[in-house]
Amino acid sequence: MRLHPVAPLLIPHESLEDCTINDYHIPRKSRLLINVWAIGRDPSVWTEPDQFNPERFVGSNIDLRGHDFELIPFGSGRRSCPGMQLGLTVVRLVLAQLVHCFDWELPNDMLPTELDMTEEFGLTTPRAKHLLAIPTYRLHK
Ligand code: HEM
Repeated sequence: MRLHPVAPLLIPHESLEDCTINDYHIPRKSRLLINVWAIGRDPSVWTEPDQFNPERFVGSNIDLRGHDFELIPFGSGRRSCPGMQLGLTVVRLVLAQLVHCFDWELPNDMLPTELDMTEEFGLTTPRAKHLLAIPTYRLHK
């Protein structure tokens, strides 16, 4: 959700009226794009921003539900994602099932550090190259 947000620029918004935020004047009817991809990798906000290190959130109060602007993968405010709870539940459920039911290996003795995590940019950010991984069912009786 931080390094590879689903919607890198959220969804375009339009300002209803003139406003000034942090000395930036935003005229009425401007189209606004929020670059959460860049925010998630901003070195003035995150230490070692390019590292996938989920432990960074242990003991942290950062919440991804739209209150902490350094992490807003679902947007924020009244036009934020109404499917957030469903999305989070499904992602956690699927991931937990995959980890619980299978042992995973990379092909050809590849190391996890060698995975090419390059993304394709668009409305969403899929991987540029498919992830190839070998599952072995581990719950045989
Ligand atoms: C992990 C899963 C999901 C992510 C990361 C995600 C992310 C987002 C983002 C970033 C926006 C734009 C928010 C903004 O511009 O401020 C959005 C809007 C929206 N999402 Fe999701 N979403 C997810 C799942 C879902 C699901 C499961 C549904 C429906 C069942 C859904 C329905 C919508 C709708 C209807 C909007 C438009 C809301 C509006 O414009 O008022 N999303 N989502």
